[in-house]
Amino acid sequence: MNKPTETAPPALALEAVERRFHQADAPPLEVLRRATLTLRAGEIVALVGPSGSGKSTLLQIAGLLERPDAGRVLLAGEDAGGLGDGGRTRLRRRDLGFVYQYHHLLPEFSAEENVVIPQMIAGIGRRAARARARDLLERLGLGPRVKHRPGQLSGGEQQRVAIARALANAPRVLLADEPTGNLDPKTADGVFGELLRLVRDEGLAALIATHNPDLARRMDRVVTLRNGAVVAG
Ligand SMILES: Nc1ncnc2c1ncn2[C@@H]1O[C@H](COP(=O)(O)OP(=O)(O)OP(=O)(O)O)[C@@H](O)[C@H]1O
Repeated sequence: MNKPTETAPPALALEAVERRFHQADAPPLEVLRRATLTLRAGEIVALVGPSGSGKSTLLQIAGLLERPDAGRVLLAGEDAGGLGDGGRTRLRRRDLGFVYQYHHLLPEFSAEENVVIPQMIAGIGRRAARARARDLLERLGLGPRVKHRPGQLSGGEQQRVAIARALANAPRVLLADEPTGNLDPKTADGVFGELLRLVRDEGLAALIATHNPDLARRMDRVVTLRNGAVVAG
C-alpha cells in the first residue's frame, strides 16, 4: 500500500470551525463549535452524530459550499479561507467530489453523459471524458446501462451513476451525505460496498455522514459530532 509520507499535508483539515445561524427572536444557533478534524490521504472516515448535530453543515463547509464564521478549511494544505469565490470553485472542482442522499442526476442525459459533463466543465476533452466515464461505470457494474437515462435505471443504479460522477474528475477527497440513505437496506449495502471499493482503488480520502452504525464500522475511523463539536475520533 502506498503510505503518504509523514510530512505530506492532510488531504482535508478543518481547524476550530464555527458556524452559527442568526435567529429572529433568539440568540444565534451555534451549529458548529470549534469542530476540528483531519483526513489523511486515502483515509475513509465516518461522520456520525444525532440528527441536527451539524453533519450536513460540516460537509457543506468542508466542500467549500459555505464559509465558516471562524476557523479554517485546508485542502492538501491550501487554506481556502483567503480565496475568493473563483478560487474556491477552482479548488472544489480540482479536489472535491460529492455524493448526496438523492442523486441529482440530469434526467434528460444518459448515465454516461452524466459522468462526462462534469469532466468537460473541468476542461477535459470529450473522448478522454467518455473513456473515464465508461471505465468508472463498468467498474460499478453498469457497463450494459451506460446509454440509459436515470429514469430507466433502478434507485441503486442511479446512485452508482452519482458515485461515478463524483469520482469522474479524480478528486482528492470525496464528501458524502447519507449516500445510500434513500435505498432499501440490501441495495444500500451493495452500493456502499461498491463506493468503498472504488474510493480505495482510486486512493481517495472520504468523509461520509451516515446514521447507519453498520456502515460506519466498515470505514477506517469514526468521527462523532454532538451539538456541533467533535466528541470522538
Ligand atoms: N441555513 C440554516 N439556517 C438556520 N439553521 C440551519 C441552517 N442549516 C442548518 N441549520 C440548523 O443547524 C442544525 C444542524 O443541521 P444539520 O443539517 O447540519 O444537521 P445534521 O447532523 O446533518 O442532521 P441530520 O442527521 O438530521 O441530517 C439544525 O438545528 C438545523 O436546523
